[in-house]
This record gives sequence, C-alpha cells and structure tokens, in this order.
Amino acid sequence: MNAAQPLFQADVELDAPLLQVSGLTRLYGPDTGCQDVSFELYPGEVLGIVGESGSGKSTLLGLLSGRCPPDRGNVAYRDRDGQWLDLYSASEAERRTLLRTEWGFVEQHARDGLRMGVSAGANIGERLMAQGVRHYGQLREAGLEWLRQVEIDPARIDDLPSTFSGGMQQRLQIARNLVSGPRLVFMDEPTGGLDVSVQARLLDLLRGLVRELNLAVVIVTHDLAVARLLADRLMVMRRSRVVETGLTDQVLDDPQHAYTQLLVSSVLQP
Ligand SMILES: Nc1ncnc2c1ncn2[C@@H]1O[C@H](COP(=O)(O)OP(=O)(O)OP(=O)(O)O)[C@@H](O)[C@H]1O
Repeated sequence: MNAAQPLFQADVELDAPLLQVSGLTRLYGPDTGCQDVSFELYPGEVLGIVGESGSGKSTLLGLLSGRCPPDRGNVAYRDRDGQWLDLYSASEAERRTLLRTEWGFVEQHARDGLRMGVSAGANIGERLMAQGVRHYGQLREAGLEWLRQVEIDPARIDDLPSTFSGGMQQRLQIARNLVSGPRLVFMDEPTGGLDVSVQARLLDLLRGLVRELNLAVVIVTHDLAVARLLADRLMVMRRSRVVETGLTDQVLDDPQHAYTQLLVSSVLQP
C-alpha cells in the first residue's frame, strides 16, 4: 500500500478482491482431487461450491484455507492492512495466525471445530485470548453476547458443549469463529447432518450474520437449497474441475452445462 494513503483505505476498498486464486491444483489420481481452479472473491461476497460427492469440494476448501498444500497454483489474500499475502509462501505460523484472526473455519461436524472439554464461554473466548484479550470481564461479556447472537441461552455459558444439542453445538462453533471479527469464513457443509427444522433455523441465523457482519464466505454444500439461500455466486464442480460458475440464480434457474442441468433437475424431481 502507498504510504501516503490513509490507514483505513484497505477496509473501504470494497472493489478490490480479498482472495485471488489461480490454477489451484491438487490431484490424488486422474480427475481425483481438484484442478485448475481460478477465481476472485470480494469483501462481503458468499461463494458456494456445489457438486456431487467426490467432486473435489472439500479438497478445494482445504487448499483455499491453507490446510493442505497444492501441487501447483496460488492463493493470495489481501489482509486488513491492504497487504497481499501469498498463502503458500507464508510460514506455517503466519497461516495459523490468519486462521484464528482474520479467517474462520466452520467444520461440518461441530465437535471437530469445538474444544469439547471446556465450557461454551471458554470456546468463545479462545480466539479473543489469542488476540491478546486477557481481561476476564471482557471475555465473559463477549461470551454472553455471542451466545445471545447465536440464540443460545446465555445461562449455559459455563456448560460443556457436549451437553448441547447438535444444532446448538453448530451455533456455538459459529460464535467461536465470529467473535474475533473475521473477514473471511470457510464453511464445510455447515448444516449437514442436522434435522431439517434445525437446518432452517441455522441457515436463517447464518444468513443474518453474514449480511450484518459483511463477511466473505466460501461455503461447500451439496444442498442446492442451502446454496440458493446463502450464496451470491456458485461454482459447480465435477470430477475435480469447475464446470460452471455464475450468479446463483443464473446457475440454478438457467444452468448452461449439462452436468449442472442434471444436478438441478435431480433436485426438482419428486
Ligand atoms: N487425502 C486423500 N488421499 C487420497 N484421496 C483423496 C484424499 N482426499 C480426497 N481424496 C479423493 O479426492 C476426491 C475428492 O474428494 P473431496 O472430499 O474433495 O470431495 P467432495 O466433493 O468434498 O465430496 P463429499 O461431498 O463426499 O465430501 C475423492 O475421490 C476422494 O476420495
């Protein structure tokens, strides 16, 4: 960033991408994994990755979030200060710091994203502590506030997540991720495995938070209804490749690729 520019410039640069991905590839076998994926993600934008089981969605999410290195390709992230960081040239420590400050990751199974042996309040406070907040009152207050935000009774703050229902655990995982004010959140089937009514409530909550906090999100889902509700833009994957991208309504209402047409029509059929 130019030294003459004001410090807040980066965060109001809404027309500059947050993430630039080019030629991202990791193959486990022919057409198995993910290959040649390129796109840009803008602040506040929700990108849905859809496709059948085994098409490479989770592999791509793992590559984007720095969890597993690519065979080739790049992921560049523009941080809060407006500096571009090349994810795979960065050190392991820098990637870890990103993941607990400016990024979040919501796992499909809440127990993979929570610390089950500590209280709900401690789960929420952990990322704040990692950012240097030490004041007990502040941590407690943030815990109570975020339990309210995700519609969990604040009186449960000292309870272990294992005493929560599946839907509550997922909401706690969301609170744990969002408390530190991330700019970019990765989500892997966040409503998968929950009852339909619980899913609907969680989706409503997620949609509200994403808008309110202007979060950029990359969400993997095989559920086109979830994609329709949350995503601004869709990327359709098949056998490790992206076969179609576009605005969500365009892709779902007027799919161009034969595979997307099949995917959409299979949902519409009774
Ligand atoms: N660590 C690994 N070693 C070998 N093969 C792998 C590995 N991870 C993924 N694969 C293979 O890569 C392909 C893509 O897997 P991936 O989990 O990315 O698909 P997906 O679209 O997320 O599927 P699902 O919706 O079932 O989670 C699959 O054939 C899978 O078996």
